Amino acid sequence: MPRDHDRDHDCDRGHDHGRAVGVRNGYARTVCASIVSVADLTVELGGNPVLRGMALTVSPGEVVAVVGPNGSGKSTLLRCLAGLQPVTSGVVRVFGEPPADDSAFWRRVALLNEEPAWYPGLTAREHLELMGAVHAETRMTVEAALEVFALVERADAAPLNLSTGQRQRLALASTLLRPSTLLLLDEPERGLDTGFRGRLGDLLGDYASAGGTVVMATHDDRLAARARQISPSGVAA
Ligand SMILES: Nc1ncnc2c1ncn2[C@@H]1O[C@H](COP(=O)(O)OP(=O)(O)OP(=O)(O)O)[C@@H](O)[C@H]1O
Repeated sequence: MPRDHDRDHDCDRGHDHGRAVGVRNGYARTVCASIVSVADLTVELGGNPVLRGMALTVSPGEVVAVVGPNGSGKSTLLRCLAGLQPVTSGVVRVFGEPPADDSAFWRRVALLNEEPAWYPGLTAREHLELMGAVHAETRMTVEAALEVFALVERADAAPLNLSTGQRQRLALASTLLRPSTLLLLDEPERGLDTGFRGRLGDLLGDYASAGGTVVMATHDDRLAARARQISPSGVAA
């Protein structure tokens, strides 16, 4: 789980998005006023404007659902926040900095968009173990992740031998097992049954209650209803 200690250091002092909130152990604590800050964002793809002058601010501990019809720009926005989509104009800040596809950024940000590339020959459990092995601390143990994501009985199966929903649960387990303070999720409900979609809503609520921040694109009305809803134009939906 994200700890206060981590949050205290998620923003460097000296950036104007941070504010000192007190003194502890002789050091002024600074917390982010916003985790995500987008202003006047325009993205053109293939010569067509997909996002037009969008504004968005996301505070620590918020769950934000980007909602809208197919093709409205939800995935494009998430890709901008992940630093994977060059912007045409405007400003995108994540933790007070332009998102950069580098290790410092990905230590704090966990992204789930397309289906991950599964390693041939590794089981579901081994995929989670691999994720655990590359991070000094994880948010949960592999066994806990298998329990939470209802994969215990299929733990020794290769991902490609899982059902679509089971593979999505494995992808989510991987994303939520690793440490992060910002989750960027593109249609996390994809392939999940109704019961597990409700469970996912609980898990994202727990993540935010522990100080994490979630921005997701979703077509699931119930998942969206538990979040602050915005459209890719940036207005409340
Ligand atoms: N590489 C590209 N080149 C040109 N246009 C693109 C490209 N990628 C996406 N688009 C277009 O940009 C628009 C926004 O796409 P985007 O994937 O962000 O929509 P979305 O809201 O996530 O849709 P969905 O609900 O179907 O996932 C669409 O009209 C899409 O056709």
